[in-house]
Amino acid sequence: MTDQGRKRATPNILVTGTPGTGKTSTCSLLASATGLRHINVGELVKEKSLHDGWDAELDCYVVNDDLLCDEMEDMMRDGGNLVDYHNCDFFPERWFDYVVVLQTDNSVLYDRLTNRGYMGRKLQNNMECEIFQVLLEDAHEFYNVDIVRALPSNTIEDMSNNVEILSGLIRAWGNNT
Ligand SMILES: Nc1ncnc2c1ncn2[C@@H]1O[C@H](COP(=O)(O)OP(=O)(O)OP(=O)(O)O)[C@@H](O)[C@H]1O
Repeated sequence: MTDQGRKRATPNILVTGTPGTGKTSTCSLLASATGLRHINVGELVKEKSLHDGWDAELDCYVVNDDLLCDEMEDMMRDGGNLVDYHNCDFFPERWFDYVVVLQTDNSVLYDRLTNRGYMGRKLQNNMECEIFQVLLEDAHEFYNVDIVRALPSNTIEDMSNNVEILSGLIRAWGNNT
């Protein structure tokens, strides 16, 4: 629901999961299939400098949650967004109508991350994040469990199925308004 208590004409969907589970690939296909806007939060943070500098140890930007949420507030108001990010614990709960957690088997994810050049602590942290299902636990903790969907993302077939499932949810949402 929106801040005014009205149902949005088009839903906002958060697509989250450990890095490498396929959020960006899935959102980009889903955006083409449905016309929803794909917000790649990592890119937005870089583009608009919504961070407090670079963490050399973790090899990533230190995101400034307040600046990021302020930047996104207007974009989220009317719905129709696919938000692609590997974290879900600081966005306002009211922004999202569905929260999708992509999940990948350990050996598949390990290959994807090493192919990208991840190693050492960064590789270990991300593998542990997936093994302990941190994003699914966070999604259940921070959002109503009824709107959370966990979807497997191991193969191209999984990705097509996921785009199909999510396109269906978006269409059904429109029919119910
Ligand atoms: N379901 C899948 N089947 C096969 N390959 C996939 C699948 N999902 C992602 N990949 C591949 O894994 C790699 C990482 O995918 P992608 O960049 O979409 O992940 P991500 O979750 O957005 O990562 P990050 O959080 O780091 O941006 C890409 O090479 C992509 O083609």
